[in-house]
Amino acid sequence: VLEVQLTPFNILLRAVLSQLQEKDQYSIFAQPVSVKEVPDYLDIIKNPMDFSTMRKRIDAHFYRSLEGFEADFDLIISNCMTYNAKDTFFYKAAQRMQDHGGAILRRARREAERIG
Ligand SMILES: CC(=O)c1c[nH]c2ccccc12
Repeated sequence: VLEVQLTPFNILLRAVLSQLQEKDQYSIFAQPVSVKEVPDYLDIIKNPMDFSTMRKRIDAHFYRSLEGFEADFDLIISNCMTYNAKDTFFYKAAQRMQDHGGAILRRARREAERIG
């Protein structure tokens, strides 16, 4: 059985990830972009990232700080804005996610400071 230690930090990261995913109403960022559907994606995007990968990293205790978690979130946004043109549905969804995420992560940083 996957023994996932529920440290306060991991509980915080899981809560923040769920708050971010609530803002992804069409689940655009929920799974890796399919290279079957998008054959040239990995030619353009060298470091793919998505919320399911971030959840696996939380369970693997990969994140030692909120900065590492935020870096992967920023990667989701920047990849989307790199691959998709400005006037696309996906690009606009990334902009909205960036705005919503900013507020959620600012609150999380204060919480992380509080739990030390
Ligand atoms: C997040 C992202 O860029 C995408 C998510 N699903 C897609 C399908 C085709 C092209 C790009 C995407």
